[in-house]
Amino acid sequence: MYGSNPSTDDEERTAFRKAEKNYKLYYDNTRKKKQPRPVDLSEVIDFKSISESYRQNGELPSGIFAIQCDFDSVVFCLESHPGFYFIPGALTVEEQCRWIKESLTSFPQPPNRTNHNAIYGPLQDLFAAAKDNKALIQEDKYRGTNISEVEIIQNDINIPKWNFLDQSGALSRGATSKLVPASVLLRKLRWSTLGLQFVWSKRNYNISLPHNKIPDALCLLAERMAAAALPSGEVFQAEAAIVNYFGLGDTLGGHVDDMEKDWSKPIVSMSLCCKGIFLIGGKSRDVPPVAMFVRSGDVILMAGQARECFHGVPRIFTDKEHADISSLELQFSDEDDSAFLEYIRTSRININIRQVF
Ligand SMILES: O=C(O)CCC(=O)C(=O)O
Ligand SMILES: [Fe+2]
Repeated sequence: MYGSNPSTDDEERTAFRKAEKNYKLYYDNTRKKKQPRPVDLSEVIDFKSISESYRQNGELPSGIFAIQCDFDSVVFCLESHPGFYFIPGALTVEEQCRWIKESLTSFPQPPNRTNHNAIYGPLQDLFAAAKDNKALIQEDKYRGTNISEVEIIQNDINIPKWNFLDQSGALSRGATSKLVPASVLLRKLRWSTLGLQFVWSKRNYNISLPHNKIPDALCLLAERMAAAALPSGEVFQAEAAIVNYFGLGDTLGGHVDDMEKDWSKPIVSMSLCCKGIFLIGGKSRDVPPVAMFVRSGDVILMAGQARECFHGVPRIFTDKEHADISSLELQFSDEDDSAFLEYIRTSRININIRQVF
């Protein structure tokens, strides 16, 4: 699902795959330098501009309707996709800042798991280590062994087999062959799982894995957003979340999230940092998907029939013209923290929150 998995010929031929290829980042090699291939974005729905003109004159493009809900933002729906909701600018800049920081500092902390667990076991303080220019070095007693993630889970070996050290210290220990800069690992961070742990290899929740409750503030935020997709009186309970991290060129392939029990409960999906393109298709990959921009602060809800639809993210934009993060940049500049600033300028984060049972 993540990155560029080799796909079969059949997948290549589906309408969903065609759309993914259409929006994906490719480079044209000109004589001078690598240039991103131009993409036709004219078919991509832009809920930010739709929201602006809706607020000004009440007009909406055909196929899109609006519903009012408790909070300030307008909620847009697609006639073609019952159960799909788009809330542009649902999060204030302060809220975006808060969840970006949490996504980088606390969400990847053990017992939460990340894509790095399979290779390195649990890693502490990755973001701080990258900021401090540290590198990961394998502990002597594990060097040369290959303990798989399954063994770590089964034997509950919760001791790190790799540690972050200052690069100079690590070098003096003669560990040049097994040295991984934390900044490289931060760039390669693709997901972390909060609350009930979703196990990617089994595509299911393993409720016996150690886990922390989803932070109360995130539960409340998800509950507030989810209300737009639920009958009044029904309350969303955040039990698990997947945080996706995208660098330029990273994609999330078309998939359906079907491991939760009650599909009338929405998935609450928050976008942070750089703008991306989100595709929502149909119940098969043969249905041509609808494309839309997702910006920092936008929230998508997928409930009911939309829960059964293929969706994915074929593209993010990190260039100044398209990334659309100026208010975020301003906020982080005030805080004088260049590590966050550098990350937000080159990345997209998505937090999607689920009620599992
Ligand atoms: O990144 C996104 O906007 C979508 C994430 C998603 O669909 C997922 O993690 O299941
Ligand atoms: Fe998904």
